[in-house]
Amino acid sequence: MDPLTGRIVLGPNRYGKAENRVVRIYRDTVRHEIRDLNVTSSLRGDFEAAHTAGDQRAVLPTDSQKQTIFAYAATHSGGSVEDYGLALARHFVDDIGPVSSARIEIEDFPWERVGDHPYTWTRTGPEVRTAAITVTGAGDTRREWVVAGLKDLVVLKSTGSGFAGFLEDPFTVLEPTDDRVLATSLVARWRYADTAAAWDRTYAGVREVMLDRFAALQSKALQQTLFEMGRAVLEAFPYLAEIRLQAPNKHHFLFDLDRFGIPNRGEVFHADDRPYGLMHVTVQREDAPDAGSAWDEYTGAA
Ligand SMILES: O=c1[nH]c(=O)c2[nH]c(=O)[nH]c2[nH]1
Repeated sequence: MDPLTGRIVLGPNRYGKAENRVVRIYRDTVRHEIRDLNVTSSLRGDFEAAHTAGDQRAVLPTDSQKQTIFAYAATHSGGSVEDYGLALARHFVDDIGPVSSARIEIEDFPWERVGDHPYTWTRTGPEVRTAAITVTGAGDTRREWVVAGLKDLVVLKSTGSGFAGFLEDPFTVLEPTDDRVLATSLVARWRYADTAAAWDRTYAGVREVMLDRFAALQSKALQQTLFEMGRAVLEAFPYLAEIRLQAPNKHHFLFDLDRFGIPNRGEVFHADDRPYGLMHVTVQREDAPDAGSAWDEYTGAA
């Protein structure tokens, strides 16, 4: 191959402050509330000179982005994380000249009140609520997207799942089964068709529909379960455009107790942590509005 001789230029770039750990206490009454967030900002715009000439005149420091994230926690975080993210993203695009697009990714860590105590909680989990807000352009070219979700929702069913009838090749040793343990740690992200929705109610509803479907479906494969969960969510929430599910098949292998003369009637399993099957499934409406930048590369935080 001939050497490549084209000019070397700056390609796509973005920058921001990753993983701002914001804890907001609401102490308006003696019964306090807590919000525990991990907030990442990521800005796109005309930052050519910063990269090619070391000229910072268009660069809003990532430290200023961090300060903004904390300041807005005082003034804009009373609602849901989606509203807080929208306020931040709109601010960066509308008020900071060189910024043409802003993405805010948020992890919302759940805390549960200890009994009915007014100011003590325990961290629950590992499940985490997520939101990724993208705002681009101004005036007629303004576009906004909200993707909400959850991650690390660990679920298991001890029956009601099988896997059989699969393609076999010379390397296939897997035995078909009509009764196995099905377990996963779910990542789900759903894209709203517009940017005004009942965020908290939808979050709770999507979570419930997904779990109900996981439990109720006689599963022929994790892929089928995921599709059915996604379909049920889109059926229940007509203002969602699509849902993307990512799920490891957390294998539970029946442990061989024959060696000890002990029968194993599907009661003792080895929960193997790797390798694991990994499924990615998108369920979408054919008439969904354009996804635009909604799914732009995640920074990894949310
Ligand atoms: O639900 C499953 N889907 C697969 O694609 C697969 N492959 C496998 O070995 N076990 C399973 N289980």
